[in-house]
Amino acid sequence: MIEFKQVSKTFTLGPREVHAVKDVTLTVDQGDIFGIIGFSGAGKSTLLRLVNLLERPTSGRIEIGGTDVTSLKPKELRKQRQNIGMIFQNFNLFNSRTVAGNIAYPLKLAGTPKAEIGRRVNELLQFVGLADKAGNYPDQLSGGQKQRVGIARALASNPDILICDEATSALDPDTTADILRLLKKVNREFGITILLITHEMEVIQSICSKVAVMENGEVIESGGVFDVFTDPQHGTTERFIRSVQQDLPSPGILKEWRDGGGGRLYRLLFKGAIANEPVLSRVTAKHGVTFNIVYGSVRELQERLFGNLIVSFSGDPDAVSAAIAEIATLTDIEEVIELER
Ligand SMILES: Nc1ncnc2c1ncn2[C@@H]1O[C@H](COP(=O)(O)OP(=O)(O)OP(=O)(O)O)[C@@H](O)[C@H]1O
Repeated sequence: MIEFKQVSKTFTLGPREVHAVKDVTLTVDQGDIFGIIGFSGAGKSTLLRLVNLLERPTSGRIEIGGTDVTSLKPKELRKQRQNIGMIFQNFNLFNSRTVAGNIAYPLKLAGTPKAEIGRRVNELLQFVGLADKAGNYPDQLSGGQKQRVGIARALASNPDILICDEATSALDPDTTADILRLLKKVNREFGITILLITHEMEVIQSICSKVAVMENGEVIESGGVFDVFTDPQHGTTERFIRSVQQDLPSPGILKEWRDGGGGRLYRLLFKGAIANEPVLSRVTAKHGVTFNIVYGSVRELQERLFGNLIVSFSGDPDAVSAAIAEIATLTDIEEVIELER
């Protein structure tokens, strides 16, 4: 478990103070895949550097497994660092060492016996699917393969925590998906807690169980990925979500609909089990109203269904109002007119 308790980090640049992280309180439970998302300059990297003890907080505490890591002595700090693996956007491999040499490096530093290093390196090469590349140099590998080496190296000393600093940002979409699958396997098979930072909502959507959104050094929203995606509380969070989920027809289509005399549009959100139920058809039939689905999607998030429908209703105005009122008791419904942006 990683706990940030009112953590702040301020850099002083001559007369200027930069509040990179401001009063962050956050708990990453053991076994979580926890994503921190934010635009450039939000403070994500600084927060990560605080966890892997490359920076000290200006105020507040960071506890890992109940230990206040900000007060550790140098020897204890070195030990704690071995418990935290890290992978990077630019892989940070040693070009002069082979793949096996890169993976062996942290074990050599820790004084692990040679035979044990050989055994562990082979095991890790198998795990990341690079058994045939042991003798290759990083320059002879693709970006995805380099990141696999990075992951193997980060796992070498059996850490409890893996920190990922924009680990897929330099990769194409297919390779990104491969690496994310591998990270999921790391989490599932070894129970390793993963803390990652990213500016890509796809990454959060595909592997994270929890998410925190950072802006100007602060955590402006955090929670389970399903809850945050289906009920964002902050405009910035909505912008990130919209980058992966288009929940409204484009303005051009909306205009066409209105110009063509289309009626009022409503957005319905269905979450979890209710997405399986025919709420719309049941309620409209009861009130003698008909509906037209103009736009919509049902997707799976964290193994739960999440539906988003844009519909229009026709029929007697009072019956339509009654149907909408009844739907509102069962799920979220909003008129689209206020949602156009
Ligand atoms: N060592 C430092 N000295 C001074 N200012 C710093 C230092 N490190 C970070 N900052 C500042 O702190 C703020 C947060 O930076 P940080 O790199 O943590 O953000 P980020 O969300 O990771 O952005 P990016 O994705 O661009 O790396 C920025 O204004 C940055 O300029």
